[in-house]
Amino acid sequence: MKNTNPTQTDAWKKLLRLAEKKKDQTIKALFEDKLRFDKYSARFEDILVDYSKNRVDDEVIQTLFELATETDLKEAIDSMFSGEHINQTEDRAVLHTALRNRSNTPVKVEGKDVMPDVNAVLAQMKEFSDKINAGDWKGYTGKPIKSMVNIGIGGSDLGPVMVTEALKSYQNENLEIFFVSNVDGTHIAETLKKVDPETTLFFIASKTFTTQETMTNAHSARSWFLEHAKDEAAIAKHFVALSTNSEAVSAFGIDTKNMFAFWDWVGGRYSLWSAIGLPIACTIGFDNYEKLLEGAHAMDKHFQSVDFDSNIPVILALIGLWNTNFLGATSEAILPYDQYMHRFAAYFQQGNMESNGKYVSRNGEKVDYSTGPIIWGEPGTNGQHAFYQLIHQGTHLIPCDFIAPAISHNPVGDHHPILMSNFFAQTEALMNGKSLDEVKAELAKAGKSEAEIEKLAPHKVFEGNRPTNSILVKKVDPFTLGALLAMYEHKIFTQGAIWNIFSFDQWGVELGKVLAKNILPELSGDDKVSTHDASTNGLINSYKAMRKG
Ligand SMILES: O=P(O)(O)OC[C@H]1O[C@H](O)[C@H](O)[C@@H](O)[C@@H]1O
Repeated sequence: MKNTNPTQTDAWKKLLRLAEKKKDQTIKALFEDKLRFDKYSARFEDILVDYSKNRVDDEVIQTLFELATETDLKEAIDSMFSGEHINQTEDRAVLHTALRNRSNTPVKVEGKDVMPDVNAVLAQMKEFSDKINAGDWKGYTGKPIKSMVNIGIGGSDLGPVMVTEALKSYQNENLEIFFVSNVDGTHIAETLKKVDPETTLFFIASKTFTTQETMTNAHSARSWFLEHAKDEAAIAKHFVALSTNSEAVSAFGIDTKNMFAFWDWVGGRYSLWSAIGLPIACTIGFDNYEKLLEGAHAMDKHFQSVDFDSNIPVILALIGLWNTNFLGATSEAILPYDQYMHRFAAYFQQGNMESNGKYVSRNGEKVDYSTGPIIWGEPGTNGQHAFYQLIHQGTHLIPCDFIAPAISHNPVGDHHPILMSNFFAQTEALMNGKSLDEVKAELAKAGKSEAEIEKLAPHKVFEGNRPTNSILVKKVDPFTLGALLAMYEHKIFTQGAIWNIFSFDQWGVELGKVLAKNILPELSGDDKVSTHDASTNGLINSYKAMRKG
């Protein structure tokens, strides 16, 4: 991967000039071009991506493509897919794409094709998930598994929880799945109240198998289980490990024949395609899990082979970059109009913010431009009644992705048309806004006096011109979800490549973890703590006093 400061490219400098020159341009006015929707929307399988409601015109878009070319994006994409160690600070390849490489073409890491190992674990996952689904995997008293508990955090939690929720309508009705991530004892305690040790399977999901939260929860689950089963031999029927660390798995007491492996070239936040996806395969069946992989693979091929001007992840990345670096946006909202997708924004909070939340460039210097935005969001229409006020009339520019299915899994009465009317209305309102004249005319029509109109009107004006993408899918099915996830992953990759940062490490989460380990022993005993700053000492000592008193 080249090491280019994007701000030094001709394209970046031109984009700065264009942003200034076009600052009064409105999206509404850009729609005088009757072909705008056709030009600025793209289809991929059952997905339509409409990016026409952005503050971009042909000149801006072309210059953004030039930026991608000048920063050697194509070379970066090829480096990732070909297994180069692009995660340089951890000296690792980045190959989640190999996990879903349904074409099965060789993918080499240090000269060795990884596909045989990938396929072997997939075969192991199929065999296991088929048994769970058929009720053939029996617990220590001979009963089939009914409940599954995934114990993991971060990438070992968010992917499986998001996908099993998004594809809930594909779930085997004889099985329930729970997720325990938080080290707060409440999470495991409340979950264990709902399950029966005789019919529960625990997935201990941790790439490293050293994560404090996961190991603490796993040990509590193990103790709870043994209180009931009273026989260590029963663990083999109720605990499986999803990990890269076989030594730590054995040390925990899980037989490595019940371990599903993956490799250091799978980043935690990109791991739902690996053994970490086993709870997904067990919940929705292996065939559906395979379709998820197929959808992602189809998007991988698109990203790898299609020219930038029709490459959906590249286009979305460049528009996001325009909003961030040239229009001043600092966050992006992801707003799925699909209740099943309620964890989608949370999932890409990690995907995006852990990947591109970096202020150090690939040459080790502090960047002087913005990198990854803050990602947030909730499903529509709930968000509308909570935070859309700020999106419509606040002082921040919040570019939004609206995502919705044309066909609902639950066609109850007229719910879906009502939901969709809101989906369409929001992006229209955010673009067009409502002018002072329109507001005044409306108030006059409602019989308000001149004085009332003058007083009220400014509060009811919507400036509009707020950028959105609309992503309309036929149905949220496994293939489409897989493609959507890969689309966002590659958007993140593209932005990281252009921002010249390392998107596949996460050193920023380390410091807090280390300090917590130092503090833990200080919390026991009555001694006053004085090793920290006054605030931290004061807090710790107050905590101790509160527990005594
Ligand atoms: O899977 P694990 O090794 O337990 O890691 C779980 C999570 O912990 C870390 O703090 C990382 O920031 C995440 O990227 C990772 O997904």
